[in-house]
Amino acid sequence: MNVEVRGLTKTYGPISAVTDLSFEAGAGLVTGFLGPNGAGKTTTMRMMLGLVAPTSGTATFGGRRYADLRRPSAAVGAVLDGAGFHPAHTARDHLRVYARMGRYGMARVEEVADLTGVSAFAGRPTRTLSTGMRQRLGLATALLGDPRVLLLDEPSNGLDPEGIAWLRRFVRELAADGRTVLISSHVLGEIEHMADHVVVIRDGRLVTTGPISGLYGTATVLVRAPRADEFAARLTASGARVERPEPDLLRIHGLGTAEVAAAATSYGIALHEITPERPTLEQAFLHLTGGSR
Ligand SMILES: Nc1ncnc2c1ncn2[C@@H]1O[C@H](COP(=O)(O)OP(=O)(O)OP(=O)(O)O)[C@@H](O)[C@H]1O
Repeated sequence: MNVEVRGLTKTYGPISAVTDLSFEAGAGLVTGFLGPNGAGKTTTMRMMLGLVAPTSGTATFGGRRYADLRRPSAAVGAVLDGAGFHPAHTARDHLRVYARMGRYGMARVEEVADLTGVSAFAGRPTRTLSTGMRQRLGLATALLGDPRVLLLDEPSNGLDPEGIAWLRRFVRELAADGRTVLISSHVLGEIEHMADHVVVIRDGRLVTTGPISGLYGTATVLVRAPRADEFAARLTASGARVERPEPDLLRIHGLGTAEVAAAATSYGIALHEITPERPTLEQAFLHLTGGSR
């Protein structure tokens, strides 16, 4: 089931939380929804679920708005911040209440509890649960209706490294089964190994969208050479772009390490160091979202 967001806009008085935002999330893919704090991720997800009325624009699931879906909780599962657990209910009670509301049957409660690791603390009152346990309980609740679409708002929050590794595998499996997963984060590293596509927003506006690999900048090669002058001149003459951060250090754009080494050999120039440089995904992300409030 494809998710389409078209021209979503939300203003709160003078504050523009989200402005003319459009993107798609496809079935069988994990789409990372990225942006710094306050970028508008939660507001967007709330609008998608009909919890906040958009000022304008639409969000549809398989062509229908959330409110028009026949059984919304069986089509779209969501884990948003502050999932509202009754403090005195145990985790299992919580799942049972939601299973009853959705008419999913008690066997499904045990299934989702097992799937998400909630079984390990199912008998504990929700007020005693850690943030990571709450995340798992929220996920279990969202999965009760076996939905085709999952909207997860910052699901890594409060998870320990083991929990994050588990979440990564879990989310990948959900997508491998053909589900559509939209997962928000303000830290690119968290979803780097989970997401196929990314939607990056800043100040409520789309910055970029596409395959995650597209976020990487182009690679460069750093070389240290005693005859840097001559090497730079030769490379420039052959059409490469060359920077010279230090007298004996060159940064070469547009050639790989093998090509740079071959060029040096053919010109009879000794190289003392040759290092491929690639901006990390985090650097690329900071670059894209820099200059936000
Ligand atoms: N009910 C509201 N009234 C006024 N302003 C709001 C309201 N809800 C959100 N905002 C503002 O809209 C902007 C976007 O907030 P939102 O919570 O959607 O961002 P976010 O990307 O989810 O941030 P975070 O990563 O911190 O959760 C912020 O400037 C926020 O202060």
